[in-house]
Formats: sequence, C-alpha cells, structure tokens
Amino acid sequence: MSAPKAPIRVVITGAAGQIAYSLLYPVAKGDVFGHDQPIVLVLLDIEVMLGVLKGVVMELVDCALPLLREIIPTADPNEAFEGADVAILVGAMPRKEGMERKDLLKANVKIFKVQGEALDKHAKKSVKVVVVGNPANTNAFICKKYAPSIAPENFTCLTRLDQSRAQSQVASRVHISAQDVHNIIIWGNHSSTQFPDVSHGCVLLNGQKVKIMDAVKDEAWLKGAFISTVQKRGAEVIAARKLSSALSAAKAICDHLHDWWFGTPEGRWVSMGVPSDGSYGVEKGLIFSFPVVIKPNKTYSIVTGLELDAFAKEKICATQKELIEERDQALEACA
Ligand SMILES: NC(=O)c1ccc[n+]([C@@H]2O[C@H](COP(=O)([O-])OP(=O)(O)OC[C@H]3O[C@@H](n4cnc5c(N)ncnc54)[C@H](O)[C@@H]3O)[C@@H](O)[C@H]2O)c1
Ligand SMILES: O=C(O)CC[C@H](O)C(=O)O
Repeated sequence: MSAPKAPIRVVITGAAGQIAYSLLYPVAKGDVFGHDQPIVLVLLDIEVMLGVLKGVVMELVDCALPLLREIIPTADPNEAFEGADVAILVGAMPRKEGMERKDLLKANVKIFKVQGEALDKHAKKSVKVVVVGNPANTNAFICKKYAPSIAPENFTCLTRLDQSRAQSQVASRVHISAQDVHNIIIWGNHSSTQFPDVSHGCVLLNGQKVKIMDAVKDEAWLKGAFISTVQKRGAEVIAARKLSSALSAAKAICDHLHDWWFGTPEGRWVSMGVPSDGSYGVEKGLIFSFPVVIKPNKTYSIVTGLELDAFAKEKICATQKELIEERDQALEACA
C-alpha cells in the first residue's frame, strides 16, 4: 500500500459568497483533486463577511468529510496564500442588472493586484491559480503582473462555463448527451465578445465521430443564434435570477481544475484563459481563452495549427481588441 498523500492547501476567495457555496462541497469531498488527496481549505473573504463565513465553516465541519484536514477562515490575503498549492480566486463583485462592465472592472481589478502581490510573497512557486471574478481574463492578467516570481503559465481564468454552455446547446440540438460533444473552442474574453467555435468539434453519434457542422446541419444557427446564446448566457441568467450564475460556475471551476490536475484525454482539448504565447496572432501576455491539452504532469499547451477561416479570424480579432482595451483600463486603475 502506498503512503497517504500530504494535504494540499487550497485557497478559495469570496468564500462567503454564492459561487463558493456551491464549490466548497465538491472540492472538500475530493471530486476535484482526487478521492485520496487530503485538503486544507483556506477561506478568504472580507472582514465584514467573517460572521457569514463562520456559518459556512460550521456547515463544512458538519459534513464530516474524511479528506478535509483543516479549515482556515481569514480576511488577510497574506495569511491566506501562505504555502498555497491552488488558488481559486472567486471573490469580487458580480455584475447586477443595469451595471456596466466598466464599473465592475474598476471595482474589481484592484483586488487582484493585492492578491497577486500576496501570492508572489507567500504562495508556493508551483501554485495553480484560476481567476473566476469578473472581468476574469483581465483580473488574471493583473494578478499575474503583480506576482512576477511565479511562472506566468500558472495564472489562468475560467472560460469552462462558456464551453459547457456551448456543449449543452449543441447536445440539445442533436438530442445527445453533453458529454458526447467534443472539442468546441471558446476563444478570447469571458464576455459577450467571446467566440464559441464549433468548426473543429465533433459529436459521438452511435459511437461514430461526426463533425458538429454535419450533425447539426444548420450553419445559420451555428453562426448566429448559437454564438449569441452562449455569449449572452451569463446576462440572461442575471436577468432571470437577479443574481449571477453560481451553481454552473462552481461546476465549471471543478472541471477546469480537475483537468489541470489530471490531464485531458487523448485527442481532446478544453478551453482555458491562459497567457498568450502569440499563437493565432494574439498579443503575447494577454490572458486569452484558447484550446489547450493538458498532460498528467499538470502542464498544458495551447493547441496550435488549427485552420481559421475569415469568419473566425474576425471574431478572434474583435475579442482581442476588447481584451486590449480592458487591459489598458486595468493598468490605469492599478497605477
Ligand atoms: N468566469 C466565470 O465564468 C464566472 C461565472 C459566474 C460568476 N463570475 C464572477 O464571479 C464573481 C463572484 O460571484 P458570486 O456570485 O460568488 O458573488 P457573491 O457576491 O455572491 O460573492 C462574492 C464574495 O466575494 C467577497 N469578496 C469581495 N471582495 C473580496 C476580496 N477583496 N477578497 C476576498 N473576498 C472578497 C464578497 O464579500 C462575497 O462574499 C463575480 O465577479 C462574478 O461576476 C464569473
Ligand atoms: O456579468 C456577466 O455578464 C456574467 C456573469 C458570469 O460571468 C456568467 O458568465 O454567468
């Protein structure tokens, strides 16, 4: 029998919030890092939320989870990131109905400067960071910038929810399970300019791989309503719930980290916001959602060599333009 694994330190920020409430259980139970991986959960929120956080801690304790070795609630980023193996950065203000994205950017980006600095000083150099708080790509860019001692590729942002949304839209159109829809790509920003791209994807129909284009047989839908539905899904959820998506966001965070930890299956890729290496003409250093493959040793690489037609190039250009504008506003707000 192999020796029991040492616990890993997993930091979740915004721990008293909505997404965290759906995220804590699967993480603490072992669904993300493995059912043999003990965990120390570090829960960061702001001072005024410590009372609420106390209740969340009580509930976690009451779950009596075998892998959960310790729970550390705190409002101090320097304490939170000490020795961190994984940082799930959820804590930020969500957009409410009628709010402009710009308002969110100014309010949230400074949080990620502070947390980048704290990660730089206190986290393990191997720490894996996923930024969820919006604007997720730009917040991840700022976090990375203020943590220069950590490798840039350790900073990612969540676009897996967009991927899941796209998979489900195609699955319901073809009347199959979402798990039989493979290799859809989300390019660019986690925003309404993102480009959900089915042109390299396939579905499994009776065990056979069929191109999504051929299975759906409706190019007008794939180039029109499908794209806008995925792009605007977050806003649609806000309009209906009066709150931003939380359950589905938590599920997507679990998928993103599970695949980063264990790797992607042969021949399959997933979308993650990662620092651009210049692939597909995207400015180096921007946090841009690309298709990536991940090895079991937890290293990922951008899938290169995919052919892009004029339609795809135009969409990728538009989302890149938005990210450059956001980055410049964020740098100004942090200066
Ligand atoms: N990338 C995605 O796919 C995706 C999907 C859904 C939501 N989001 C974003 O995730 C963020 C959180 O959403 P939510 O619904 O959980 O919001 P929420 O308001 O329910 O919770 C946010 C929590 O963050 C805390 N917080 C605020 N500032 C903090 C700081 N400096 N340090 C630590 N904690 C801090 C708040 O006190 C609150 O408890 C929002 O920005 C939302 O837009 C992203
Ligand atoms: O603020 C938004 O527009 C969306 C919130 C969240 O990022 C989502 O995708 O559900």
